[in-house]
Amino acid sequence: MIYTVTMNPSIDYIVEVEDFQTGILNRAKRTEVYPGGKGINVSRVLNRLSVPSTAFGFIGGFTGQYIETILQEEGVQTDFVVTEGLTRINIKLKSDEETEINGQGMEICEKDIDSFFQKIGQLQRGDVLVLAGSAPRNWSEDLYKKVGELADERGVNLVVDVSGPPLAQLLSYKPFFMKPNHHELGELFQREITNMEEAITCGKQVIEKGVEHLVVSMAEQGALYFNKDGVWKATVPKGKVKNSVGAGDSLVAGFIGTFVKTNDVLEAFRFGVASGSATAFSKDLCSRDSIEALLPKVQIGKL
Ligand SMILES: Nc1ncnc2c1ncn2[C@@H]1O[C@H](COP(=O)(O)OP(=O)(O)OP(=O)(O)O)[C@@H](O)[C@H]1O
Ligand SMILES: O=P(O)(O)OC[C@@]1(O)O[C@H](CO)[C@@H](O)[C@@H]1O
Repeated sequence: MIYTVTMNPSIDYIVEVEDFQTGILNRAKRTEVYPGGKGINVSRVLNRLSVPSTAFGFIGGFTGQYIETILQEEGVQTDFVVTEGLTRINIKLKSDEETEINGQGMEICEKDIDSFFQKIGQLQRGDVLVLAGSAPRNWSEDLYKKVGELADERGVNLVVDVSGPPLAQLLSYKPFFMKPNHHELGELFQREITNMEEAITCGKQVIEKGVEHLVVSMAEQGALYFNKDGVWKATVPKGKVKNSVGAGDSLVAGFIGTFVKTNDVLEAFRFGVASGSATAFSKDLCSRDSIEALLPKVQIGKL
């Protein structure tokens, strides 16, 4: 079974404004609301691929309730810890450029943290645990360590899509799959990555540290897949970008969803990249049809 963890979910409030300007009243041309947060996006895309998953994490208030209602209506199984705070609202402003303002999120009390770990403690050998996105304000580094330790002890396949110090910390638990973008990969090595060659050098070092499968995404420039047998590059389809929010999460869902069905890593890589691009070219997250339409446009070659 696949479990996703969104420790800091959000409602994504999409606001489209023509010619946005600061310091004046702007009127929106279009507004939309979606359940958000990286793990939740992974669960929503998996569901579109007919791969079941359970969404874990913390929700609170009317915004949290909205997320749970929509996920359940879509058929995503949920097992959130309900807290006393209010789930954040993240603003995704679309004008000539995309601008995002993400809230800080709630603080989580000890009792709710314990309830969360009780759920993680019940996972079984071979389950997949996708840990994605930022953490609650008062989440200490020790708690990431605890997730890593529990996954390790229980033989759970850990999938990591986090950034900053937690990425380095979780690396020591030898995740089954990691998907940094090239900026996040650079952060891990305290350097800037500007091209494929630099990404390849750093990606190989991540595999040497014991990660089983690594995808480094570089938006429209392409993506790299690494395992102990080598490095592969995927071309990314060309198209008009409507929404890059959730493109990385869609890649994770497409990869994991295909891998659990087929056990074929290169097919999983191809499907993952097509899923990321299908989301980039859609208003919301990708659909199965939009992914399948792009599959022939993703070429994979061994480097
Ligand atoms: N401009 C684009 N054109 C085509 N595909 C894209 C574009 N941007 C993103 N993608 C697709 O989405 C995947 C993930 O994108 P990206 O490298 O931006 O990840 P990310 O930074 O984790 O994304 P996110 O915006 O969700 O945080 C890419 O591998 C690609 O398949
Ligand atoms: O603040 P975080 O947790 O880093 O990211 C949250 C977020 O930007 O990530 C998703 C897209 O990947 C959105 O649905 C959501 O608003």
